[in-house]
Amino acid sequence: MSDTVHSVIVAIDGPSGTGKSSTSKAVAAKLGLSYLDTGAQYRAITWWMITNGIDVDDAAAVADAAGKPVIVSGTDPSHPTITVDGLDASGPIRTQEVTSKVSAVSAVPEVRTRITGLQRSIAAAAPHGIVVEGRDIGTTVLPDADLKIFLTASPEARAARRAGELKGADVSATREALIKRDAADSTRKTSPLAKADDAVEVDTTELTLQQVIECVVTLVEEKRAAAK
Ligand SMILES: Nc1ncnc2c1ncn2[C@@H]1O[C@H](COP(=O)(O)OP(=O)(O)OP(=O)(O)O)[C@@H](O)[C@H]1O
Ligand SMILES: Nc1ccn([C@H]2C[C@H](O)[C@@H](COP(=O)(O)O)O2)c(=O)n1
Repeated sequence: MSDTVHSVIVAIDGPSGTGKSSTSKAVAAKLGLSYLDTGAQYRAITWWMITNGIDVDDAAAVADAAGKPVIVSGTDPSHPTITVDGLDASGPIRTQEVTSKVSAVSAVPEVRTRITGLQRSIAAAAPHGIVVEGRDIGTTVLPDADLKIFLTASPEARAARRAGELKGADVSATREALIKRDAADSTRKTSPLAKADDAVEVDTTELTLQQVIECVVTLVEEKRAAAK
């Protein structure tokens, strides 16, 4: 037995609006870990394609350009950042246009190879460990993660949460948009949204965000205790 706190890699996956970002940031902050939002990286490359006039439905054009943008993610959970070619992209990547095009861009294998490489190098460099959230972290990016969580919630709960963020948004239209994006992300050929066989599934429909955070913190602490 030793009191050394071991570095820990946590993978958190799941469909849109299940609470991955809110949970991951809070867990990382509480446990002194780094944090990586991999959806932000796919959004960033999508934004670059749009601003550089690439047709996102032309997979060959997207593949040709996939290596060009320089994407840098800051991993402090209390102040996550993302830049593309040195420009702050944190606002532009959240527009409706990027949200509607990100599934097409992220389905292109050359984009996934590029972004997956970036994600692995960020995780390897995290001094005390990291919480990485996305769609394929447990299955593909970090298959040896110490702990894998798969968050779910009913489409109704997810739509209500998202509509609450976007003041005045129609809950029914928000629900349809979430379902459409999840379907695209789950059915693409390369590295689709999926639960890893060894992931712990947490249904957040009836849980508060605080309850989800406590549940994940407990699971991480149990892993750390077992590694001592
Ligand atoms: N358990 C919960 N109960 C109520 N609201 C929640 C819960 N978890 C998250 N939320 C809220 O739901 C919204 C979506 O959460 P969040 O952005 O963390 O989801 P996400 O899974 O990262 O979504 P996306 O994949 O689309 O980025 C936020 O407003 C967040 O505060
Ligand atoms: N590991 C990941 C993370 C994200 N994506 C794609 C699919 C999502 O629709 C999109 C945006 O993610 P969000 O910001 O909503 O979490 O990015 C992916 O393919 N793989």
